[in-house]
Amino acid sequence: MKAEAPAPARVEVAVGILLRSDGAFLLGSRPAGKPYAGYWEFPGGKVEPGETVEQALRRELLEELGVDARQIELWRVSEHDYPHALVRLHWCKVHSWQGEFEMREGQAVSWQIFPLTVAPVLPGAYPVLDLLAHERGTSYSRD
Ligand SMILES: Nc1nc2c([nH]c(=O)n2[C@H]2C[C@H](O)[C@@H](COP(=O)(O)OP(=O)(O)OP(=O)(O)O)O2)c(=O)[nH]1
Repeated sequence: MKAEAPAPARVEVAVGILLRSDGAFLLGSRPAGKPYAGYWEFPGGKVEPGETVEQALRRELLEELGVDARQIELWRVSEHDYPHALVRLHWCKVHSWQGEFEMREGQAVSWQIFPLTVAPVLPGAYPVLDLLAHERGTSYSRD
């Protein structure tokens, strides 16, 4: 009998969809030195051992943007297989936060509605952009 190949390890990632009251959401550009540098993404990062998704997201939002997330809604989970990693993305809607935005990694950020005015976006974010667009009665174009 052939031994089964072990399931590939997934990297757990907490991702925040920061929603402003006018419906705009925040995207940031990936800092130099990371895979896909310069691509646009939702703020977030890897879940560290012992952390919940919410804890990881609060930490990442403080580290990257200087804001303290208050109302976090676990919304969807998706996976994306990159050449550098198989990631499981835990998408959270963030409805409120405290503090002033401070781009602590020197990244560019932009509040967006559809159609997006920034590109390219990380391919792992396409499904959730499709869902968000669908919720708003529109569609997400990758061009
Ligand atoms: N933050 C974020 N990550 C995303 C999105 N879409 C997507 O596929 N990813 C993937 C890219 C990366 O493989 C992974 C996030 O890991 P990362 O390297 O940015 O996380 P990190 O900030 O903890 O990085 P580091 O500590 O290792 O420098 O999730 C997205 O919209 N936002």
